[in-house]
This record gives sequence, structure tokens and C-alpha cells, in this order.
Amino acid sequence: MAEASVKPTPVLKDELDIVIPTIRSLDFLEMWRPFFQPYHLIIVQDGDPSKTIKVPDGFDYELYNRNDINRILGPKASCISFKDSACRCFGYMVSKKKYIFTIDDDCFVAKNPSGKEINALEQHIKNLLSPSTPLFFNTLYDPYRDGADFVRGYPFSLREGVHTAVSHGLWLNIPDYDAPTQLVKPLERNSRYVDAVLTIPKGTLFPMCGMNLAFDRELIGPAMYFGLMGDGQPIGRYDDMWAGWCVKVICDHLGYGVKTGLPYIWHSKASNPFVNLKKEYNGIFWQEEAIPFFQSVMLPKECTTVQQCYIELSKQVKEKLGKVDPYFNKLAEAMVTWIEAWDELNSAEGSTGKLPAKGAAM
Ligand SMILES: O=c1ccn([C@@H]2O[C@H](COP(=O)(O)OP(=O)(O)O[C@H]3O[C@@H](CO)[C@H](O)[C@H]3O)[C@@H](O)[C@H]2O)c(=O)[nH]1
Ligand SMILES: [Mn+2]
Repeated sequence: MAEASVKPTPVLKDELDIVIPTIRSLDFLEMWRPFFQPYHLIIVQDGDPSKTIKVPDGFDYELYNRNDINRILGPKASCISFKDSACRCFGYMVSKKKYIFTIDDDCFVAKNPSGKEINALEQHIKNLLSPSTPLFFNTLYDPYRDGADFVRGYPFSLREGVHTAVSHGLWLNIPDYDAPTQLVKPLERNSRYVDAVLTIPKGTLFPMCGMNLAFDRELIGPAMYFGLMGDGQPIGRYDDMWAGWCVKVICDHLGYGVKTGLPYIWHSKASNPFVNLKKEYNGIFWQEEAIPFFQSVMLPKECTTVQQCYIELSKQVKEKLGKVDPYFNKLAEAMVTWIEAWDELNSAEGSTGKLPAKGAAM
């Protein structure tokens, strides 16, 4: 019998950081205050570091701009994108907490069909604290949810499930469409609230969106590199996609689960589809090569840590995607730099190397 979660969801306020990339404003936090105030925020300010981004009063935060990233990482800062939401992964690296929730600054509190405000963070915590079922599909969706269970024919040997590494939330109002779809359907809005959480089956990739995403940083953090995007790069808006493909392949290899579905947020801003098309066009073309590559990736059984898997993956990226475009050679090298920087900041001695950023006391 799947353990129904009748217990209240733990707040995890000392075990979870909220990472926000921003090149605009943090006013959206006012709406999230009831849900976010107990948590520590890690704000990654993109764009012009001389610009001051106001953090609403009452939040405990650390803020990093490009100067901070360069100061903390030195030459390794080259792996952190500039002028792209990919910069958010710096926040994952400097965090010292077990869990991360990342959200965009144009995402607001949504309401469920009964009109109740959705505490997206609470649902992500529920998702992360309950097992996933990647090895056998449960047709009644999340078996660990109140009022659900494994259906007849579900093997009892698999009912314990596996640790959940990622919780991928969705969006009402502006859906996360690519530029061509945005151009064809400029007025389309997502009003469909699907009351379900699904485990993405082992061996299946998915398009991970960074807008409303939570993960177990201790289980999968080093694989959550959002790549080389934005300024100076031939691609943008594939940051979260790249991370999602790497993460899913490594989760499948290490036996972790990835969930998608609830919670919803209200996505308010449609970015410019023409600007997006310029950023995405290489990605739309290259993904037709990248997806078959990830579908065929085999990681050796000797790779037992995320770092080992990630370094092995970078070698295969260089070998197999480097032929598609020289960009992938650069990306493969940046993947290694990311792991080196991650280990430097997160090894015992490395943690003292993190200079305090401007902002409230930590
Ligand atoms: O150069 C930049 C641009 C944006 N940001 C911050 O990143 C997020 C997302 O920005 P935006 O809402 O404009 O992007 P969308 O088109 O809605 O969503 C895309 O962004 C990624 C999801 O996060 C993914 O590629 C698409 O879903 C905001 O917080 C901006 O402030 C930035 O830091 N630098
Ligand atoms: Mn947006």
C-alpha cells in the first residue's frame, strides 16, 4: 500500500534555496511573499552589474551579479552564461542546501480550479519527498498521492519506487512554446489545469523548462548545468533543455526519478517571438541531432557519481556532437569547467572560498 501523505508537507526552510535569475525586477516576489518569505533566496542578476536590482524588504537573500561571478570563479566564470536565463545555474553551484527551487521573475501565484491560490513550493516539496516510478507506468498517475495507489497488475517488487531527483512544474496562461509555435499561435493561452503528477519513464527524454523547477541538489545538482547560451554564443533558450537531457540520462543511469505536472504557476510575460527565433534557430536544427545522441548515450557502470557521469557525458558530446558544430566542442569543455568549479566551491575547503555577496545577512 503506497504511503498516503496525510502528514503535513515539511516546510524545509533550512534545507531549500530559491534561485531566481533576473535581468528585470523582483516585484513579483510580493505575490509570493506568503510562500517564499521563510526561505533564503539566491538572486542571480544578469546583464549590467552596475544596475541595482531592488529586493523587496523582508526577504533573506544573497545576490550575485556578473562581477561577483567573475570574482568567485575567476577564469572558470567562462562557463556561466551572460545575457541568458542560463546564468541561474550559478545559484545552484553556490547554494549549500539540499534542495533548489528555481522560478522566473514573470511567474506568479496561480489558482487551482476551486479558486485556491497554489503554493507551488509546497507541491514541489511533496513531489521531491515522495518516490518516483520510472520503471513501470502507474496508470492512475502518482500512486503516493492521497486517494490514489498502484493499480492492479503493478508489480509489488517495484512499489517502493526510486528517489525523486527532479520536480518539473507547469504554467497557466503563457505556455512555454518555442518561437515558431509562438509566431503561429500568438494568442494561445493555457487554461487547462491537469490535476496530475507523472513520473517520466526511464529511457524517455523530456523538454525541461527552467521556469518552475525544483530538484534535489545533493542527488543531481552537478548535472544541472544550463550550458553556454546568450551573449557570444550561437544559441539561446536551450539552457534548460540541455540541462534536462543531461539530467534525465544521468537520472536513468543512477536510478533516480523525474516528475512532471503539478504545481502550476501563472506565467505572465510572453517574450518576443522574433527575438526568441534568433536565439533558438540553431537549437531547433541541432536538437534533431542532439536528441538521438542522448537517446543512444550509454554510461559505463563505473560511473557511480553525478560528476563521473557528467564528465563521461562531456567526452561523448565532444566526440559525437562536435561533428555537428564546433559549438559542441566548446560546450563539452564548459561542462568540464562547470564540474571543476562545482567541486571547488562545494568541497570542504572550497566552501570557505565563497566570498559573501552583497545583500542581507546570510
Ligand atoms: O538575458 C536574460 C533574459 C532573461 N533572464 C531572466 O530569465 C527568466 C526568463 O526570462 P523570460 O521570462 O524573458 O523568458 P521566457 O521566454 O518566458 O522563458 C524562457 O526562459 C527560460 C525559462 O526560464 C526558457 O529558456 C524559456 O522558458 C526571467 O527571470 C528573466 O529575468 C535573464 O536572467 N537574462
Ligand atoms: Mn517568462
